[in-house]
Amino acid sequence: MSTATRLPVEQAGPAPALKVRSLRKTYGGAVALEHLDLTVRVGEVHALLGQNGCGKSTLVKSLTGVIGPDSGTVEVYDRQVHLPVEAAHEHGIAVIHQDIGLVDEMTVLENLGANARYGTRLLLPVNTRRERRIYTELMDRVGFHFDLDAKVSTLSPSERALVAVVRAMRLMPDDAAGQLFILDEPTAALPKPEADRLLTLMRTVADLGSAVIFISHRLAEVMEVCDRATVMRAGRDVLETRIEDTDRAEIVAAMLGRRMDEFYPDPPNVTPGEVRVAVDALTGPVVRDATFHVAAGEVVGFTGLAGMGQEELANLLGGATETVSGTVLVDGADLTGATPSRIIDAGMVLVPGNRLRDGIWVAGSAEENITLPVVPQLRKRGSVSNSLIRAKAEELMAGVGVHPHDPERPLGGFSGGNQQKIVFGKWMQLDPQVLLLDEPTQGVDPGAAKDLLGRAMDAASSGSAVLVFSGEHEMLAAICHRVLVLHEGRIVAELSGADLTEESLLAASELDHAAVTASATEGAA
Ligand SMILES: Nc1ncnc2c1ncn2[C@@H]1O[C@H](COP(=O)(O)OP(=O)(O)OP(=O)(O)O)[C@@H](O)[C@H]1O
Repeated sequence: MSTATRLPVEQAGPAPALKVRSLRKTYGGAVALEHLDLTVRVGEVHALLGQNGCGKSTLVKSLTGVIGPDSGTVEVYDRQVHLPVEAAHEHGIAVIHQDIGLVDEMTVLENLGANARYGTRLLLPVNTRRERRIYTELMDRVGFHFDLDAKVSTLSPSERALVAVVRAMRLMPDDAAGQLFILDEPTAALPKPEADRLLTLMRTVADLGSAVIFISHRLAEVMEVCDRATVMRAGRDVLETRIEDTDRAEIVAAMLGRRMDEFYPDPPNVTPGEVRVAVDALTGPVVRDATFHVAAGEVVGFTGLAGMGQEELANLLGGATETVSGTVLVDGADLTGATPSRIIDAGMVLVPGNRLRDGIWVAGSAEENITLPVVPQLRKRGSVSNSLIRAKAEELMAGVGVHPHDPERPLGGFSGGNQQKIVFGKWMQLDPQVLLLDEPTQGVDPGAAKDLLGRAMDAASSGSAVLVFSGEHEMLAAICHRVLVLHEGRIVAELSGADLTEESLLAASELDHAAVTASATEGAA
């Protein structure tokens, strides 16, 4: 079993954990990877960075055998891997995706058991006691523990990721000198404490003598946890650096091919107008007794630790879940318990956070997805016009910078960040009076994030009320006039002006009142 035989870093030899040379992959005629080189060393957390659509997922899919590259070589722990890769876990490669692929209604052990070792053992009954012991040992090694009999639905996001890591470790071959874990945006949309646990987990796994590739658009985390980084642009590696030798500005410049001095737009400098959204004692799933107002021109954030109600509040306001009590007024109209279509007609639009669940139709084309809310209006002589739909799709895709600019491509053929841009463009075209943004920059690169948020700031400048629901404190502190903090479904704090900092948002989320005051004093100094 791998846990007993994996070698510590110093014995694993000088060979890199992963050596990719001159990898090339085309989709049809389009080049996704071109002469790509990547070296990841044993014992390091290595950031793989780049703009949306630069080829990161294509590289990961090439390493795990989901797709076959056209040419190039891959070595894992000094062993040449035949391409296309078959049974990646046998080479010690495991990918931990953002939506981790666990069954909520099963216990942790049942989820893990579904992955019991391959081979003849598949035909034998699973020895539960033995499995329990092995998983307990694995948890000891990574220094995290969870109840093997707990339902997966009760675990926090970082615990779910841990289950996925432990499950992957269990699948690795007995004789692996080390393993290669690829964590593909595991922290996107996680509030800081949860993200921190995952970062610690990655560090531990690397320190135990494996290598970790961390794919992320959250550069603060990259600077905090990674040893080295490779930046890709348009399918090529353009920068390989030790983290201590670089900074965010250099990384972003390599990603985008241009410098970016500020990472976020400023909130509009306008005097708040009339109240657009008036919420009184709103109660629904998780949310308890929420009361607040947002005026025209205001950008107001909502945050909290994982599961504290910010996402649920967005869904409640957007009509995605049922209101139990309380009222919601938009421009004076009572929308309490209204259907999503009535809410949209009244001018309040929710750009959903969970892209795959709520926002898109994967098999539909970019054009079909992005024009969906306005198709009935795109008519010529009484019937829906394909040419008007095409023109509209092209205009909208250009507006949010979707790449490639191919309206006919199924949404599943776009990179994750570009899918998010399409969701954003789809809803922004309605020029909402009230814009509800749930994790708006999830999976979006820093350049595109600034552009998308800039469009929300423009909407606020022209009189919309903008409500942003997110665990990303850095972003909220930069773009919001004020931020409301939720705890167990209730609004427990409001921060604005000099009190509104990344640190004070975290402290308020953790109900650390002393730290909120200290951070506010520093902010004011
Ligand atoms: N199935 C596919 N068919 C055609 N083109 C594809 C397909 N999958 C990806 N591509 C294209 O290959 C390029 C690289 O995409 P990839 O998903 O690897 O980017 P990425 O760096 O992972 O982006 P993101 O940060 O947004 O997740 C993009 O131009 C994308 O549109």
